[in-house]
Amino acid sequence: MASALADAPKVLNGHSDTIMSGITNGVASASVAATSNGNDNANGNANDNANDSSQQKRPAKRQNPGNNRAWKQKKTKREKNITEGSSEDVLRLDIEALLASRKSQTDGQVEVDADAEENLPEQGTEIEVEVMKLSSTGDGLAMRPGSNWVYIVPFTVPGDIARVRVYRHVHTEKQSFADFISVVKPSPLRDDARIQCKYFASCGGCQFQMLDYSEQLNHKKRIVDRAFRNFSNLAPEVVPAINDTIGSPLQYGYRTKLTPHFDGPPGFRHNKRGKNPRTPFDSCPDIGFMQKGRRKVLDIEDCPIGTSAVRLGMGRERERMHKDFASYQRGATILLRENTKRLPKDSDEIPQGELPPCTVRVDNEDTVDLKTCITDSKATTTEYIGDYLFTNPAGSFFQNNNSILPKFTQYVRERILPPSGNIKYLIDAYSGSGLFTITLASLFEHSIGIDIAADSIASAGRNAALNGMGEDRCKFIAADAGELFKSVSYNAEETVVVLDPPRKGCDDSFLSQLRRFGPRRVLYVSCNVHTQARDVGVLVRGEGEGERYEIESLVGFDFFPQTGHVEGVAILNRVDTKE
Ligand SMILES: C[S@@+](CC[C@H](N)C(=O)[O-])C[C@H]1O[C@@H](n2cnc3c(N)ncnc32)[C@H](O)[C@@H]1O
Repeated sequence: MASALADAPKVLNGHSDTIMSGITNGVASASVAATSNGNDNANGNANDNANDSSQQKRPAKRQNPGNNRAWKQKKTKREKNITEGSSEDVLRLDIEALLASRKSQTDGQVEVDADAEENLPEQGTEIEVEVMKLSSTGDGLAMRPGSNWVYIVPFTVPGDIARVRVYRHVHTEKQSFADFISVVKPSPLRDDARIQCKYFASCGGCQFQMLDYSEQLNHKKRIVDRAFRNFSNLAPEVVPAINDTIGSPLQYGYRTKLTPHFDGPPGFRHNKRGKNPRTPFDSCPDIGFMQKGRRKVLDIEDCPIGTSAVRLGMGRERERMHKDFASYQRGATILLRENTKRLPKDSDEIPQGELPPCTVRVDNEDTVDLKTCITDSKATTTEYIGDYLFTNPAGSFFQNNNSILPKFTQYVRERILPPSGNIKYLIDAYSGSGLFTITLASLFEHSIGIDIAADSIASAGRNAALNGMGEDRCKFIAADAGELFKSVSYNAEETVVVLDPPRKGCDDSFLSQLRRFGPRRVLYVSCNVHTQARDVGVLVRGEGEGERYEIESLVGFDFFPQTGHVEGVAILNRVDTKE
């Protein structure tokens, strides 16, 4: 499982310990690696009254000064590496399925506008559309009567009649992208009283605040289902029915990490190339998340999906930036990460009167947690999952919905062992700082975790010790996951593997080696169910040398409520066991 923040941004500047991401020369560099964490690849548009759908207004024109070319969302390096399961692929297949279902519903008699292209609204014009379906990208797929042209509209749900502004036609795909302007007639699924953020439908971080939570979970089940239909390349009969999505205990206030950012002053791109002398900001820049569909930061004062400590930290950092902006010459990303100090109830360290600034107190049965917000990416953060304790450099990857982790790790623990067989060993591939190795180690004689990030592996070793596990119980290797198979001495018959790769999934070489090793059971966790489905397809088809697997179960976990993201868990068993 991952968020796009899996790759820790690179540090730091000596200019301010609160600013991170590609910073050089003591000056914060241009932001901003858009990330897939359900918040950071945010986009959107200004919206003064997001709690009333009829009032949801967007600016009259796309803000694209001096440039009429349609702007296409820039992909992160990570997204470019995804060759299958990209959002373009996902959208294309969802649109094909929508058109096919319309055709079958009308016995192939869908009235198609033969002149659709000639009748297309000019880019920039406003039209009314009916939303037919939610894509797995989180966008509404909308149509106009008598036409088979599809309009991709964010912040809408099936059944909405929406006013939208078309901004880009993709003639080869018979589709157009449009900005959401307002709801003309709301879908029964929509209730804008549910929206808790004034930036909703402006900021691109959340897509679903208008939806009932149970409907969000249903949609995420459909995302997993479609991913396995479209990307696994498996016959439907070998893919089991998807289990109901497991919800997050917190649907707001859950994110333990946020990374708002700001762009550099005008001309900063030239400055980046060293062509012009650097010019400082003459006023505080907008600090927040990307607007939907625009390469522009939306100024955001508060983000209600952040935890209380992170929200307080956001306020504090904004205040600091309003004083310090003149000392920055480039854009940067601000790290906000929750840190927990757990103290016995009778500890003298628990403040008696007022809490220190930006501190949140949480009372547990026997302990008190004091939660603060850390901004130095090298500082160590601590968090608890039940009684397990994890430390990490604040800038390194760790799951960022703590509220769901006890449920999630318990789910994995209850299912990691196959129903029969003598299993002694665990391999935790893409282990990060040891989440699975440590929460599962007591079930095994020995465990190995491997991760390419040396700082995460250093944390994993420390975390194992903090949780009472010595090297006799587990070891961690800092290397590419494929290196594992050169040194592993476990008997495959007695071994299970957890996989939790980044969004791009596993590479072919890793999957081939895994199949040749042939562990009894594989539990595959992923923040990108499309690449997960692709990789599971490889293991299940079992072409060429190595073992073949069958799918026992598939489920989504809702690590990112209000957003279109879902974490998939696939459990696979080796076929033709060697017993
Ligand atoms: C989604 S995170 C999972 C981390 C951990 N399982 C957890 O839940 O905290 C993916 C991890 O894959 C690691 N990674 C990325 N590419 C890798 C590779 N080629 N080999 C090994 N690890 C890799 C990243 O450093 C990151 O820690």
